[in-house]
Amino acid sequence: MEIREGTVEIEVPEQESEGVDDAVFFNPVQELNRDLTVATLRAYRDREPRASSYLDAMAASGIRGVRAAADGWEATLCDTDPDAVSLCERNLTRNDLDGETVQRDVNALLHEELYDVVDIDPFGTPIPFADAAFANVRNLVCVTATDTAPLCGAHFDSGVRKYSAIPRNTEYHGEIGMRILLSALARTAARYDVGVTPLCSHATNHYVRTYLELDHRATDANETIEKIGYIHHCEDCLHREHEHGLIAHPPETCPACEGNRVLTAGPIWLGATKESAFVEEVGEHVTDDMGTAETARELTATIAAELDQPTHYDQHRLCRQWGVTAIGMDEFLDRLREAGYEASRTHFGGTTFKTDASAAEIEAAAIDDG
Ligand SMILES: C[S@@+](CC[C@H](N)C(=O)[O-])C[C@H]1O[C@@H](n2cnc3c(N)ncnc32)[C@H](O)[C@@H]1O
Ligand SMILES: [Zn+2]
Repeated sequence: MEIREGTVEIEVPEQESEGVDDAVFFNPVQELNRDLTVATLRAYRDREPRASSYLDAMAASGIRGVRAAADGWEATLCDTDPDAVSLCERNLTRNDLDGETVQRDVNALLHEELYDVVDIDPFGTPIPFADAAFANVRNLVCVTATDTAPLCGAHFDSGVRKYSAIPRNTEYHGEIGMRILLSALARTAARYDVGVTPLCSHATNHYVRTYLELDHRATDANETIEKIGYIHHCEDCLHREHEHGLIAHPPETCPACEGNRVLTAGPIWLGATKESAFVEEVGEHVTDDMGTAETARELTATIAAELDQPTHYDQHRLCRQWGVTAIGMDEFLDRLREAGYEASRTHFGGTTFKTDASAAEIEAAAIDDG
């Protein structure tokens, strides 16, 4: 079957809907992820014009690498599966593009060749590829994680094993998953004296995606580690405390309601998950030839406007908690701002928001008591 994505035409295998499938992998639903990848690579080239080589580390059909090559990147498409590598070759040829294909375990390849940008898009967790990527890549590591249940605490033991952190299944699970992933990636990078700056990150129920810029000095790695800490979350009143540092000091009782059902998640990333100006530029590099252009522009605009702090609330969840009726989001956010707090929507859901007000302050500022 042939499909068009962006400016390229790609041969992709028919995917069996059920059972074991030997076909080379292709997921049409990830088009938004790939469109944003192309836009991010364009914005990144403006930021770092010396970056020129792009490794599609788990290429499958090669759709990411081919799209990068069509945009002028020196693309290398790697996969362990020989059928995938043949398909990558055909897809480069079909689009009249140069690009290297490699049948190799990408962990071995990364230790042999130096790339400016690597894109890690595995089945499930990216952790088995993180060491090789941060130890060897020059500028930018792009990562998809599709194991959202371990990341957000729904599969607790698996999350602890994979990410060397305690995740917690809260009502802001998408953000917990994103921050647990960032924490594990940042700590991995730090082992190689590499600091990371998240330029853009987004999450859905099905995956987390992040783009990490690298800096190669031990002091950069120290600054990265300083952005790690813990979230103490009260299951009774939904109050949260954010504590920086590598040692957790969980409160015995909730500072807001004195309840004793306080959960601690971490070590977790407490730093910014994006640079707003960069994300705006990503949005400007979304082009009309992209199938998800409208969604991609909306998503980048929402992410760019998001407050840079952990963790978001959901108005509907709070209203259920307080036994009150929800109101329109614009009015709700206006009430918070009129009371002197910062407030923004988030991309985690239509009724989600971030604010510097605590749960109790939100209740006082934005809820009708009558
Ligand atoms: C989720 S698919 C990649 C999808 C693709 N990036 C896209 O956007 O459509 C994961 C691919 O990783 C390959 N793979 C698994 N382990 C690998 C390894 N150690 N090195 C390189 N490729 C690997 C698999 O053969 C599979 O084709
Ligand atoms: Zn409480």
